[in-house]
Amino acid sequence: MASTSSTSVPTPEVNSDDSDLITLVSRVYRDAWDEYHIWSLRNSEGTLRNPTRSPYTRPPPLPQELPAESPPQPSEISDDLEAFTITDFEASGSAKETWEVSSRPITVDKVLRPYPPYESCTPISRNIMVGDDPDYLPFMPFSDDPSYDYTYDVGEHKYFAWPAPNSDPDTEVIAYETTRRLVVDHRISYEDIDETEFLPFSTEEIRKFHRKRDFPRWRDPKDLAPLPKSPISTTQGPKEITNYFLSTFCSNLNCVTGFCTTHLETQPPSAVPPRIPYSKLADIVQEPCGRDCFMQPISAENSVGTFWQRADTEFLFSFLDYAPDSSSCDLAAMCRKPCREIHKQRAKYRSRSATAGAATKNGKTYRIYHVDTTARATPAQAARARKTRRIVIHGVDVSKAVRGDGKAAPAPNRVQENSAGRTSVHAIWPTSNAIRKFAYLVEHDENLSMCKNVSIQRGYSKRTEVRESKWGLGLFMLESCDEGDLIAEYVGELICEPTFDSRNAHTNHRGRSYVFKLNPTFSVDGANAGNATRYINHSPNANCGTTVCLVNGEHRVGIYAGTSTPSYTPTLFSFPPLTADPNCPPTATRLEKGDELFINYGPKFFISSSGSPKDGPNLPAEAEGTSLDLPAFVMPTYEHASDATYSEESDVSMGDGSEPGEP
Ligand SMILES: C[S@@+](CC[C@H](N)C(=O)[O-])C[C@H]1O[C@@H](n2cnc3c(N)ncnc32)[C@H](O)[C@@H]1O
Repeated sequence: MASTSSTSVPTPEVNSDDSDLITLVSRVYRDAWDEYHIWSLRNSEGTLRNPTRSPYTRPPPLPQELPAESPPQPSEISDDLEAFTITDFEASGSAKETWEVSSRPITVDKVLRPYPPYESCTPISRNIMVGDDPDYLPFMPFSDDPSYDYTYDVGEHKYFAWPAPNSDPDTEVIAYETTRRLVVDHRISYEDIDETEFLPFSTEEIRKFHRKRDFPRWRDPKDLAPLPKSPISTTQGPKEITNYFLSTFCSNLNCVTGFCTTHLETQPPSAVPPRIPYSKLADIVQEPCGRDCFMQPISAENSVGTFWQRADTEFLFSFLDYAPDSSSCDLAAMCRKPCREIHKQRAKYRSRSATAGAATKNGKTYRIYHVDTTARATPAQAARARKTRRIVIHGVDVSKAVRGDGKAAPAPNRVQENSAGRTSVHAIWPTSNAIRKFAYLVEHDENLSMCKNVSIQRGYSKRTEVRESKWGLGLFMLESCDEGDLIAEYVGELICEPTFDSRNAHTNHRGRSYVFKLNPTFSVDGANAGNATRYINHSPNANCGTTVCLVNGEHRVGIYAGTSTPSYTPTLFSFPPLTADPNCPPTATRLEKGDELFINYGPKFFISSSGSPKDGPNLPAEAEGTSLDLPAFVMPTYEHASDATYSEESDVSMGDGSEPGEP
């Protein structure tokens, strides 16, 4: 609801020297502010009026509708049971009909026990970066539990979330709209707006709001392509002129409109390799374009040639750079030259394009060739070809780049004698497609899909359910699965050591820890946000293993079926270590539907009665049945996982013969 206090705009202290700009910024800010609050007031009024709307009245029944069930007769009501009186009212409020309904007894055989209290956990599918705790406490943990000593959190944090210096979200919207108006309507630069220091945020911060709140992006006049200068300077060559005209078309393929003012992405035009071989160009001509068409036999009338200036050739070649498969007849019309001559010049273009491009790598300049790796050279071509040519691959044939077994084949960096007599032939598929094909193979090849990183990346998880187990809740399989299959990723908040320490009292109070040691810097805490894997209990005879995989540069924890998966220790992490139940059930290697999942939490999770962390839950008898009781104080042992082994990155690399990383 709009508050009256928020309708007053802060008045700046105006300095007479720069008052013009400040006056403008202040006026636009005030307008945006007023408009917002008029809207906000109306919106709040509408919301408040909603509950007072007249109640829904049932329309009269349609003729074919069955008559309503007649109320039960008093004889049907048993005297032993409690009865309810039901009254049907008219729309006017007067009682229409009243009858009695007896209650029906339902006997529950099982004793229903109240469920143990559980604090909620935000469901997430990917880890959330938290890092170090902020100074403020977002909410009071266990606020409805009087046995929790909140003074601990008061000491750990500077503020609670409510007095923390947070900006008013309404002000963000108003400042955003003010900046939009100043930039787009008044053409004021961001620097000038910042200099006034009038708005409560810098324009840099304001521009971030659109991403945060998903506002449509506004068009900054600076992003607009310059309008064409007319006439175009004649000192520019045909290539520059063509480039210039091409660049005036929108590069968004759904638009391709000249001087588009809608799309912001602009990309300079890039040359494309030809797809139609020179020898097949005649196939795209339906009818000869005239007497001078290259399809016509040479006669006395068309045998006289024209003079080609350098600019003419350049003009033709510029077209061919961007539209190499154009018909010679069309090009003849554009270049105003006889079609036959155009066709002849194309042969020159082909040999030139084989050597035209250049790329610089490690300080050396390489020529760029389009290489058709499937092309076989004829003996004559092979004889003409130089022994080897260094090439920079633009595109490769996927059948060569991806071997039958799905592994990346090394891309050639030299064209060998006899293997490529033709120097300028097109690539069949661009490299990006080869990678896509590779990903497809990985996905569909059983052996390759065992790659742990890929299964985490693609979320190949199994169906599971959370139910009551011996130690609170547990996770159970809803389908059988084989050894090595990914059950799911263990997700949660990524926290650093100080945050882990500051949450110790919560773990202590809860009696359960959900922290998984990920790497020397981060742990994954599934206590406040996580998925079903946080309910997997501990057993020394675990039927699942955990692996920390490096997926696209991020460490992620996968839980895999079977014991062959190496478990990195410490897996789960608890401070102080908790007490384990010695009676953990034996588990089988293959997981069947209905089986409970277990992982080995590692040596630091549980504690022996002597007060030192112990490997596994081989505890003295008195510990039995006290799994949620807190053990004696133990110094935190936040171990550095320098001894842990992490898997390699799964990024597919093409061309160097390397294989995707296997953990
Ligand atoms: C990651 S949680 C597992 C899910 C937990 N059972 C729940 O209900 O939220 C880890 C906690 O489960 C309990 N737990 C799991 N396995 C146990 C075992 N073998 N013996 C005793 N307690 C266990 C401990 O309280 C431990 O801190």
